[in-house]
Amino acid sequence: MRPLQQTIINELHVKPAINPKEEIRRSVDFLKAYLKKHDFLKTFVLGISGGQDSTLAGRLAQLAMIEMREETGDQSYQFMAVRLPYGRQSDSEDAEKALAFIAPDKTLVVDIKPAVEATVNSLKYELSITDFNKGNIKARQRMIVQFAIAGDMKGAVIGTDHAAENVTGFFTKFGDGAADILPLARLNKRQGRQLLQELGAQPALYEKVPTADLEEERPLLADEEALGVSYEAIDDYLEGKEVSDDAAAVIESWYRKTQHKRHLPITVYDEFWK
Ligand SMILES: NC(=O)c1ccc[n+]([C@@H]2O[C@H](COP(=O)([O-])OP(=O)(O)OC[C@H]3O[C@@H](n4cnc5c(N)ncnc54)[C@H](O)[C@@H]3O)[C@@H](O)[C@H]2O)c1
Ligand SMILES: Nc1ncnc2c1ncn2[C@@H]1O[C@H](COP(=O)(O)O)[C@@H](O)[C@H]1O
Ligand SMILES: O=P(O)(O)OP(=O)(O)O
Ligand SMILES: [Mg+2]
Repeated sequence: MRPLQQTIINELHVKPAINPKEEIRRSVDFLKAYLKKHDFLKTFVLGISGGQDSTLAGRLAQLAMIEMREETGDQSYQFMAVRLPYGRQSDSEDAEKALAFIAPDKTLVVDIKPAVEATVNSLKYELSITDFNKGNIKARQRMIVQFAIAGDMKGAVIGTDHAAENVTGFFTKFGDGAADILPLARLNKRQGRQLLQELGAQPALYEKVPTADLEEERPLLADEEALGVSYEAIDDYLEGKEVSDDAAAVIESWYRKTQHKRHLPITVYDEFWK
């Protein structure tokens, strides 16, 4: 195995193979343990896009809340799913399918377009915000809405970041990268799929092409196209398997470029970037 590959696997805690039932239990128990330790927290909040990751994290959060209500008798424990379209979401039927599977206690729909447009317009005399940069503003606006809901509902924001996104830094810093608790950290993309299969999700929910769908000029752009490497290769790499030199070079280049995203803001005491 490549030396950096082993370092990354250790850092991200990825197992070469998983028992999906055990990993579901581990994530649900982790979410519940956090609530039990912080008994002022009553709500989990998560944006549901219709993609694999938020479908899985949403169902795990809902299962945690069902068990919390049963175990404590406290009926105020609840999971709040949030649809966060930018105007009209072209694949909104996928988000509805995901919600039907998750069966959340509550659902809210918030259109982020007015707030995003207001930000872009407020800068237009000074700067011309690119479509790519605007995509990151959308991700950060989704973060703002989720934290606003959490702030009003004794809530914590669930994040969907997992090892295959984390290794490439494929998230918006302080956008979808900002959350309170990450039940999918340690899993790669195919392991997340295995958990959804074990949970009885219909194939459409885990076969959907992963997309951040942040750019207007390239709608529904597949993550794999943006990254220049397949999730199959990223998953193999994270499981310690052989991958082509080209794939390893792309993964390791993303990893190095995005070191700053896997750390808290840098201070004089930090050494990782040197
Ligand atoms: N599938 C997903 O989960 C997902 C979600 C959102 C975005 N994306 C993708 O993730 C990427 C996000 O774009 P991005 O990474 O250009 O934007 P970003 O905003 O996440 O990160 C760039 C910002 O980080 C800071 N920065 C950059 N280099 C730094 C360094 N060395 N040290 C300290 N700070 C530094 C700067 O403020 C810079 O504006 C895009 O490719 C987007 O399409 C993927
Ligand atoms: N359209 C969306 N509605 C609600 N939540 C969304 C939407 N798009 C993204 N999200 C949230 O952000 C994360 C990251 O998405 P990526 O596809 O990985 O970029 C996603 O899991 C949702 O929680
Ligand atoms: O984060 P999601 O739910 O949008 O999943 P994906 O990354 O597969 O689009
Ligand atoms: Mg997505």
